[in-house]
Amino acid sequence: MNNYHSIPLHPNIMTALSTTTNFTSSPLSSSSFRDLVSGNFLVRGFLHLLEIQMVEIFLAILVFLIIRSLRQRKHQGLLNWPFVGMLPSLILGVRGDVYEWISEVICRQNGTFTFRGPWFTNLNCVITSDPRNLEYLLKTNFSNFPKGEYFRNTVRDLLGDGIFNADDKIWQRQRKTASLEFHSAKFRQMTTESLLELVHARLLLVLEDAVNQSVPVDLQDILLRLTFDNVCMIAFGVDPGCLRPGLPEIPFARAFEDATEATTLRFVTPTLIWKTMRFFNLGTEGKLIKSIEGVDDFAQEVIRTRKKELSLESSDVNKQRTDLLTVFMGLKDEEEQPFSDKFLRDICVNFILAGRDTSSVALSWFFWLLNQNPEVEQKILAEICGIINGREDNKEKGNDFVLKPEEVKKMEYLQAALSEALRLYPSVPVDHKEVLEDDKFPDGTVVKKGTKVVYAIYAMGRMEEIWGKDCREFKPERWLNNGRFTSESAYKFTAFNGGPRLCLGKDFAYYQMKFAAAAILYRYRVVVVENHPVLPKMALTMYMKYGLKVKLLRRDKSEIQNVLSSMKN
Ligand code: HEM
Repeated sequence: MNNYHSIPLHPNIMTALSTTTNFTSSPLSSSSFRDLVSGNFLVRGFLHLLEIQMVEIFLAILVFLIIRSLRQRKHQGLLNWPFVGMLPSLILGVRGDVYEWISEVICRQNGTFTFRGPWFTNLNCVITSDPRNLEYLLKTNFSNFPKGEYFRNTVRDLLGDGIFNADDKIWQRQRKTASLEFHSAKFRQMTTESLLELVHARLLLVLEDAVNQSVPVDLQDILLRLTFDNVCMIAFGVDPGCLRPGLPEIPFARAFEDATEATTLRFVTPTLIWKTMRFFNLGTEGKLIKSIEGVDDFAQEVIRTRKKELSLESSDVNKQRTDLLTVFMGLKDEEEQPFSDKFLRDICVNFILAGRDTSSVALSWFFWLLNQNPEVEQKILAEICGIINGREDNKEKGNDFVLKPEEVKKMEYLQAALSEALRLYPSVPVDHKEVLEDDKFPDGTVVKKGTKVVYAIYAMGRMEEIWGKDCREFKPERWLNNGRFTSESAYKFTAFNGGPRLCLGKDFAYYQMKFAAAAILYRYRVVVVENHPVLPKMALTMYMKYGLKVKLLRRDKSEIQNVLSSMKN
């Protein structure tokens, strides 16, 4: 036997072999003979042996992999199990808040670690929050870190070739045109007017209604409706009407929401599985196909109507309209041909995705933080009162006051408070790039071609190395220098991304958030309903999982008078 085995044998193997030996040394019974003739007995014995050896080999491999995982833990901070990778650490560690978990691990690992997902999934990636690495991948070696094929293939059904999903020339062309548009005076005027209309003729009416009825409202839902209507006006030049009284469900908004959710799910589903589901029109993939149809129907109808309007010779619409759709309709592609309807649809859908939720979730976290920091709320109120008080015309000082663009710009404390909210709760908590060619980060991490790199924006706001010991406190003052707002490097404060792909809507987003926040705060105290759970949702945008249930209390004149007189003292 030892000829065959150089290691001591398992007792089960000994039994199996001795059974075989006994059989050969004893006279053959008729049934054993039949077994032997048919080969069953020998085959069974052989298979049994093989089975036992397989178990041994499997156990040996398992032990080897566990030892290897324990060794890797030293370098990567987490246990890397066979088959399931680091998923158990993620599941055990997360306890409801994946962003906090990433922050903890990344702080232990000095800013960068490699996450290994289960085998055959797409979850392997390098996660970093080191500002030096961010500057390198977002700016210094920008061309080596595109969005990449994996991202593009995952979101293509919804986003097509729009700015969010494009690299290289297709991205450059859209970026250049949209950037010119975003910085034009005509565009600024259009966005200011549409926001004014939405806040004063819609938002405040909905809130006033809730005050009169004395019912709590989900402020996050209301703000999401506000920014959805606003960005549709910017992209399509059409108001879908989500923020109308009664808060109706709008099919286009519903379809957009469903399509985004189902697309996000693809990032945690093995590619082969979601592609098979798509092929058979199953589950979330079936829902995705349907919701994309809803988005496309809406887009096609708007494009068709706009083309008709623009073709009417008497129409002056071309000169009046400054929405992105009309601007891109007036341009030509590289072959001097007008852009296809599909490409026009992609451009608009991408802008809606970019500007739809980011400002509203930031405002939701901002109002929640104010609830816990009433002294900050008082300072913002003082800033608003200071502006109104400084007006020359007494008529403009009433409760129905409307902030002017130059006044919004002057509100530096409010800008600091919003930046502080975005530092702690960035609307895009993690973002990602792909490595084009083998490279090395400034912190020494080697990244191979095809690696996915995730930059943990949420974790960055909680790093002592970047923001100091008080990094978890809400302190707008850290953004002020002699009372003036001072911006931070985009590679430390990455809420708006950085480098050539810096958020195109950043200035507008600040304007929008300041305008809406000031209009609400001047009129109402926003009180979060007691025991309402506030947790981030696991999604590409940092929604509050259960919304933000608040009670609105009308501020009375005496409160404003108190603020004003305390300012005089
Ligand atoms: C608080 C509000 C906002 C935040 C925190 C924010 C954040 C970001 C971030 C992190 C990116 C990079 C995404 C990526 O490349 O993966 C981005 C890109 C972009 N954002 Fe914003 N955004 C905000 C509001 C807006 C608004 C209101 C608009 C438009 C109306 C907008 C338009 C865009 C566009 C077009 C891009 C793509 C830029 C490019 O790839 O070249 N954003 N934004």
